[in-house]
Amino acid sequence: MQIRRRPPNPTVNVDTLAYKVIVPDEQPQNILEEIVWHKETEVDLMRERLPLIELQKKVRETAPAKDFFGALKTGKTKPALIAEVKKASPSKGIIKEDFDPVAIALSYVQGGASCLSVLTDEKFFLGSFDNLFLVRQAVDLPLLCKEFIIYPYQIYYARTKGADAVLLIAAILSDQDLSYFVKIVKSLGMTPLVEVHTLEELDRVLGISGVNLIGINNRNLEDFSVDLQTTCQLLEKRKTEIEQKEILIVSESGLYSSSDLQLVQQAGASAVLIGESLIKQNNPAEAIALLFKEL
Ligand SMILES: O=C(O)c1ccccc1NCC(=O)[C@H](O)[C@H](O)COP(=O)(O)O
Repeated sequence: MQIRRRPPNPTVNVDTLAYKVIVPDEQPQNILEEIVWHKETEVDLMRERLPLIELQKKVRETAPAKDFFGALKTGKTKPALIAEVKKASPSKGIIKEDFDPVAIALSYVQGGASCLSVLTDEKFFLGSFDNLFLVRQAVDLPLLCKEFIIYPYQIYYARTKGADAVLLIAAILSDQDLSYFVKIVKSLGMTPLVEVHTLEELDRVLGISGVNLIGINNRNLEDFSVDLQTTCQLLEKRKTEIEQKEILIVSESGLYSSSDLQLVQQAGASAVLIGESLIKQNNPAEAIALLFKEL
């Protein structure tokens, strides 16, 4: 997928030449573009409220990051679970009306999740960095900040709110930015989870050094269709290279049943990222037990 970017705020140093930059009054072509264009404005406001230099000072005062990658490596017989705290999404609207992020996170811990993912995007997912911080206060598991990261500022911000890992989406970042962001994430002691959806994106990411955790999103973010064969087909094509590089694969989105988990595990996924199918249940801990029982 080719994402077009708007011209950034002139004070921001970003590699815009690697993106096709469009004039501000054009309409976004898909949801990812819409989210990214809104993010530009959002991050400008965040910088105005808290300049980068002060944010970096806060980072130095934050407790060290937990080992997100290490927590996933333990999954040998069953895939490790990254359970997602998610109130709403562009594809499904509101998923959980009476949404209590901390109660959900505690239930995920009780159910045996290895790590948690917390949506922080406010406009499209009704998430927040406050939710991330609240969950950080309540649980000890490593946390992924599920955000649409287009500037290093957001990586530092996520760290101050307790994130141990951040999502980097290949479809919205140039190779140069991906490589730079991976280095920043690691310099803060965090894990980068680099997300792909196509073979082209996977090949780009396999060429970037320092990547050891790749998420294969089964959801096409242009039309929201979900196909678990995305994980299977990409792994079938690049399994040898992935194994040689000792990269762990997370299968993301659209996982609802034990047979879904079996399918992606047999294809070579070491972990799964699940949101909707757990969030919708009254007792997420029981839902996890049921999902993993037959594995
Ligand atoms: O979920 C969406 O509708 C969506 C739309 C646009 C960009 C990203 C989107 N989802 C992010 C995710 O990766 C999922 O929240 C995550 O993989 C969990 O998926 P699910 O188990 O299907 O809730």
